[in-house]
Amino acid sequence: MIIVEHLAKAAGPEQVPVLRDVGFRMESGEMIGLLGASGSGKTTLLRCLALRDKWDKGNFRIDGADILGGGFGAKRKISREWAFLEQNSELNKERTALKNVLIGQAAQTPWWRRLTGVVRTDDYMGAMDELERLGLLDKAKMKTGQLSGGERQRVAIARALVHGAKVILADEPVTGLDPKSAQSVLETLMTLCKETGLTVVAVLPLELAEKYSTRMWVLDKGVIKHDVTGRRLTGAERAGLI
Ligand SMILES: Nc1ncnc2c1ncn2[C@@H]1O[C@H](COP(=O)(O)OP(=O)(O)OP(=O)(O)O)[C@@H](O)[C@H]1O
Repeated sequence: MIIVEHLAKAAGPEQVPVLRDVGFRMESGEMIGLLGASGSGKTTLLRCLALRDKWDKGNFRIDGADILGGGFGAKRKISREWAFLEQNSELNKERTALKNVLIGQAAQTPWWRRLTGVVRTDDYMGAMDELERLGLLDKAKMKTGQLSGGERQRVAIARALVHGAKVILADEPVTGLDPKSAQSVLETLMTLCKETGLTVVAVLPLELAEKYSTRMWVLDKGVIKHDVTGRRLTGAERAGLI
């Protein structure tokens, strides 16, 4: 169980409040669509959860462990088990899909292997397994610069999974993709949530959030104004989103 309480964050030289009092409980296997008007704080929320941005206030617990007050070990849990997929995922376009996925293992790889570039057979097999699971086995040896946007997103997901991600925070993972690629990325995430207990929080357009997520959060003025499970948003809940 992941519990966030009273998360507050201000940004910029004027320290304008962006997140005022965000709170939620989240279980493993949930796929959450994060919605909100432009500037409502969606990216900031994801960045705070990934500990890329410092929290001004709040409590963050995972299975009872205090993440913010728990020192290096607790924060390391986030860096090891939570992946943040940014709007333009940081893949190296000159490298193959396989190499990009293997980079995901760098954190678990001893320094001398990183230095010598020697890849363990089980690392290689693990990377190939993830690429296969994401339907990319035949693209493993292609440079990611030659792949479609949807395929690149799936490489980024494979890299996160090989890294051991239990939670994926994805900022607009399907923006700029054609409908078929967007569908394939979201179906992949949905299946992983159902079958492996992966938890996803993704900034999505409303119609895709309603189709693919199990739960939706509507951010407004720095709080989660609506937290909806198992149904579409009502007219009042979607006001201001589109
Ligand atoms: N480093 C910063 N300095 C100044 N203002 C910031 C900073 N980071 C975020 N903000 C402000 O906080 C607000 C929320 O930004 P954020 O990027 O989280 O919104 P968003 O909901 O993701 O927006 P969009 O849908 O347009 O991407 C915006 O008004 C933004 O200008």
